[in-house]
Amino acid sequence: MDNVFDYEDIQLIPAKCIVDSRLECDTTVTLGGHTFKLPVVPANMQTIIDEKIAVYLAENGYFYIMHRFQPETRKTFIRDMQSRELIASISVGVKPEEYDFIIQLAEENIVPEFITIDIAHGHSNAVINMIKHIKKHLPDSFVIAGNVGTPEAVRELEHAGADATKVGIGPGKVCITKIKTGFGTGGWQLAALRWCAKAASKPIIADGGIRTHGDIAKSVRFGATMVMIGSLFAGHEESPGETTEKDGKLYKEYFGSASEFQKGEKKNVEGKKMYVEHKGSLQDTLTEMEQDLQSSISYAGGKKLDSIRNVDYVIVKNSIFNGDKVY
Ligand SMILES: NC(=O)C1=CN([C@@H]2O[C@H](COP(=O)(O)OP(=O)(O)OC[C@H]3O[C@@H](n4cnc5c(N)ncnc54)[C@H](OP(=O)(O)O)[C@@H]3O)[C@@H](O)[C@H]2O)C=CC1
Ligand SMILES: Nc1nc2c(ncn2[C@@H]2O[C@H](COP(=O)(O)O)[C@@H](O)[C@H]2O)c(=O)[nH]1
Repeated sequence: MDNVFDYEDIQLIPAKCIVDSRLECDTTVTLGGHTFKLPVVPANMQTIIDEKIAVYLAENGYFYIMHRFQPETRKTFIRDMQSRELIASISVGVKPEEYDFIIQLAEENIVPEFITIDIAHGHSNAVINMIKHIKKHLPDSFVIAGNVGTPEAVRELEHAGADATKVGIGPGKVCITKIKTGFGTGGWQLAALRWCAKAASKPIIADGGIRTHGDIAKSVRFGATMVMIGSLFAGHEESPGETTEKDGKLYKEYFGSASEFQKGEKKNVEGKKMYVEHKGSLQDTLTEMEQDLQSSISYAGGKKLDSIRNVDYVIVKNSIFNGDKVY
């Protein structure tokens, strides 16, 4: 692999503007036959999304993926969402009980619009078999499979029937996979995304490592249809993580899905817990993301998200931040 880079090493090059106002720029994206306001999905983690946030996002035209860490609630969740005429988008793992769960859904004719297979090392027979199992029993569900970090993996999962793949092994803010195992796309997630996108024939979701709103545009430039984000969505009033106060300031917890806090035991731990500053309402962040992305589209010289996909870019030595803090 040559030309390895990450988000902070890239700047997109502006093209002539064709709009009179950024309001003319359209940030919507279509995935699985549904159109969403933003190419962004909050991470399917327990400190990022819960039922209330899922309802809010779905009602307001945003994509969401519910986490899989309260498995017994999933059937009711799907029914509740669909009875409100909202999309149902859930996560599953690959253990034997998850196979039974899919069969139960099929037998009771409960068909979620989206099912995400959420495991750490998605380039595996475990995921390939689960894709085939879902496609056999719930052929109308759109299957997102991951996580992976190579073109071979993308091709194999697509070949098994995945409708989209999720790319990112270890770039996450609360991830310690790269430190504990020596493997992953941490530090070169954007280059890995480009590498995978070149091999993909179906949508890719870039997952992890987004630290600024500009990184969303960069992900789109390098082949993402959708971008999964954890840390930037942690710390809102609505976020499920616990709130704590220190020196008069409010913080919220954000922990990894493979952390000891999530697992309840110290076994195969590949995630940590951190505290992020309390930062107001979720809608404020979504609105700011939309405005920033509208601005990105205008700099790309277009009116639609797709215009970002063709812009030129430069690799900036020693990072674009020039020593500045992100925020
Ligand atoms: N995107 C990322 O970089 C990462 C994300 N995570 C997140 O953490 C959560 C837990 O993930 P995960 O541990 O996969 O889920 P599970 O604990 O549900 O494990 C899924 C299955 O895969 C097996 N498994 C897990 N990792 C490996 C591996 N490296 N090689 C072979 N088999 C493996 C497990 O067995 P056994 O445990 O016995 O090995 C288990 O049978 C998920 O939400 C995942 O997205 C975790 C790490 C990295
Ligand atoms: N290696 C680990 N990765 C994890 C864990 N829990 C979640 N994740 C991944 O991180 C992203 C979010 O990244 P962020 O940079 O936006 O915060 C999430 O979608 C997962 O793919 C974990 O315990 N270990």
